[in-house]
Amino acid sequence: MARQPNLFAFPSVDALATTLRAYIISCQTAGLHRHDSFKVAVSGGSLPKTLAHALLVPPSSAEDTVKFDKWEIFFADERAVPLDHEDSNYGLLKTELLDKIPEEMGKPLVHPIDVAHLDDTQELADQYEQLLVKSFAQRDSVKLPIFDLLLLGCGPDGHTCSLFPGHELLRETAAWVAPIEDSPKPPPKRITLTLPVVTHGVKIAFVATGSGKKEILKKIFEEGAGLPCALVNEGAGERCSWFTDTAAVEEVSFPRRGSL
Ligand SMILES: O=C(O)[C@H](O)[C@@H](O)[C@H](O)[C@H](O)COP(=O)(O)O
Repeated sequence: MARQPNLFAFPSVDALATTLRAYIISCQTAGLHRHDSFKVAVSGGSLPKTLAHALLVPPSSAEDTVKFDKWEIFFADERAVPLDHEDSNYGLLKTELLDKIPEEMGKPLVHPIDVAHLDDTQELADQYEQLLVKSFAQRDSVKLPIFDLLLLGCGPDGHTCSLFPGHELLRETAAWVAPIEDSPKPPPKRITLTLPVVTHGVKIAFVATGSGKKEILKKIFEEGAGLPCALVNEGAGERCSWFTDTAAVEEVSFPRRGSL
């Protein structure tokens, strides 16, 4: 049973945000202990808004402090568009979270894509991989970058990052960051962390809320079916935690937890 992911279900997004905050802060503490910074990868969708909800409230104690000046934020996936484009995950994070961080909470170091390479997604991916190589260089002889935390969403089809069901990218084992030119969800051109990088994170957290997720969550937890989110569950086991609301897990019989 030790290899199973954790499934947390909360009655409201408010309750979810409180526990998600405590979880993120425990990952932050571990990251600071390991290398005096907190290396996080984030995806798009509704996640940045939920993060703002969880993180931008005053701390209840010294231990409860979000130390944004120690954060290094990377993108789990990004669309090949300018940073101020409405499809940009960076743009979304900026509007929903970064621009709202009060000065006294500190400023994270954020790593957007290099927009000089928007016309060449292979180069865009390679450049982002080089950024990871530099950033994770001190990490002994590791063959993969090990994020302290990856914060991910789950699409209604079971995709996560820009790893889509049945796509050949799911079999990528060499690259850390890969291009995709035929994303079934627009826009088609993107880059994404690959499955080995995602599953090697110290911790991986999914945030999935609302009744629109109930069918796919049932499938992920009860059938697996090779869905990208299920592959992350299988690869990461107990290092993976799902933060959901009751509407999203209504049909899931997998054992749930209410607290960390
Ligand atoms: O580029 C994408 O396709 C999104 O970033 C995607 O990975 C997102 O995280 C999920 O679709 C969940 O989206 P919601 O959180 O909005 O349900």
